[in-house]
Amino acid sequence: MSKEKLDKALNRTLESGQKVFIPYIMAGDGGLDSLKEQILFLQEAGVTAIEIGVPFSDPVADGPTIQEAGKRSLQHGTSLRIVLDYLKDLKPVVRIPLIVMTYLNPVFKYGIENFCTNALQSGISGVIIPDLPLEQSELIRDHLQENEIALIQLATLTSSEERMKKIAKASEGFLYAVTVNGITGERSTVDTGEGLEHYMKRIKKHSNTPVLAGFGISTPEQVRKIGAACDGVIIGSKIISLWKEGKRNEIKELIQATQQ
Ligand SMILES: O=P(O)(O)OC[C@@H](O)[C@@H](O)c1c[nH]c2ccccc12
Repeated sequence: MSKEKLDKALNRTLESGQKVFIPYIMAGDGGLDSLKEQILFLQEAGVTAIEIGVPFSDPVADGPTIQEAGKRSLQHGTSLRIVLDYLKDLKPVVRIPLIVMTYLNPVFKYGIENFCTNALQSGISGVIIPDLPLEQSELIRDHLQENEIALIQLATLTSSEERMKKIAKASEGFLYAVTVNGITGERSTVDTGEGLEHYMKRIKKHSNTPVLAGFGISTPEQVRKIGAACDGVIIGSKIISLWKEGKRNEIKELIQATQQ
């Protein structure tokens, strides 16, 4: 049911001729009530789904903006359990699919089986675990499958053809195409030209799911250009900064760039 909710939401957006927009937010940054406020705002603004980050002490793939948001959240005492419990209470008001992005360690601490059952009860449709390599994913895959939660895979610019094929075939919900080499965060120089088109073509060839691009996207212009080469975009750092600065209209402008 929950995985299906994500598949359906993605299809609905794409069939209507729009591109998918998935914002990433850090759970517990500004306290949990801020999480509720952000989810409801983004849902109202028309995003297809939301990626909810769980703060972690060693976030190896995160750039400065997300690291800082994670630190603030940890100061509020946020944990994976607290986030799932909170989302469970929020279920009646959340219509769009939610994806949890967490590192492997908090999942181990939680207990893999318990995590999967509780995630389902909290209405989670998919998970992203960036430090879980495809080769080790059977650790959790069956438990997620039992609970109908999608395990979303990341492909990177440096993935070989062979590896990209494996990752693309294994990904559920959508395939996360990382558009830069390095960590998350805004960049003025995300490739929006031929290089990107070529990369997306390579990925799309192998993928059975929508392909969404993420890492370093921060302007409506980039959203339009990158969105044109794939099925949509994921934006984290810029959303976190704009929310913190109270610039909600600029968040809406980013989202609207996928709707035209
Ligand atoms: O912040 P950016 O550059 O917009 O990138 C998206 C990203 O934040 C989000 O999807 C994410 C946050 N932490 C991650 C770790 C790995 C993969 C993805 C992520």
